[in-house]
Amino acid sequence: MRLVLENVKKEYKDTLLFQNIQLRVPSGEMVALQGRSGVGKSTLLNLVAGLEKPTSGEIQVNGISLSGKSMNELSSIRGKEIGYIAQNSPMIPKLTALENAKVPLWLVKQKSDEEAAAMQRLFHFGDLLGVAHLFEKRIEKLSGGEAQRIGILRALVRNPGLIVADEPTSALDDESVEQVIACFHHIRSQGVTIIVATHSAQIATRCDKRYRITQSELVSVP
Ligand SMILES: Nc1ncnc2c1ncn2[C@@H]1O[C@H](COP(=O)(O)OP(=O)(O)OP(=O)(O)O)[C@@H](O)[C@H]1O
Repeated sequence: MRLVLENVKKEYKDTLLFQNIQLRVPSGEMVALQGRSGVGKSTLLNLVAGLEKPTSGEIQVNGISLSGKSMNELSSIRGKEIGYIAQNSPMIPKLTALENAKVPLWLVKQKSDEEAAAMQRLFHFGDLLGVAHLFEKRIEKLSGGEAQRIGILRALVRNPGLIVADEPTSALDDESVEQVIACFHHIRSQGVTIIVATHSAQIATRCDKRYRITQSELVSVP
């Protein structure tokens, strides 16, 4: 799924966060978004996921412009097309890990073959991420790193064409980070586009391209 940002600017009140953002990510490309703390990486990802609106400029996801859409319409686009991974994905404590990963399936009535395909995905990616053996445990009994990987799984359950990931490995050891990279590389080979904000060189160096927000502009990292 293609992602295009055209001349995107974001300011809060009178404070400019970034401007002149131009970005083209073709289907099946994995890109890293880097930059010092506070430069606006999370904000840029929120714009791409339709969680916030830019001050000006245009964002297209798979040819669909997010401009002029209501928050409800954006929520519907996000549900169908985008898997959003937050740094700390909010979970429902009393439910099991598997039930938490299945939450996005509650939002839309699933046909039985869709439900079966989603379950297959959950077990496949659960294995890749090393958390399938935890599925029946209550999420509140999991460690921070285990819960973070369940958050990744939840973003994948509806088979989105675009993954927007905000520091998805902040709680993980190097070996678990490798599992996340393997999982991302697997979905990338199926044409899924991935944009990931990260401070981790381990992830950034394994992306197809790297970009950095610096002095309120987006620059390509060679
Ligand atoms: N709703 C808001 N109103 C005003 N300022 C905001 C709002 N949201 C974010 N900011 C400010 O915008 C700046 C960028 O925040 P953002 O979370 O996007 O940075 P970041 O690059 O993701 O940082 P980190 O690497 O620490 O996660 C911060 O100074 C933050 O305080």
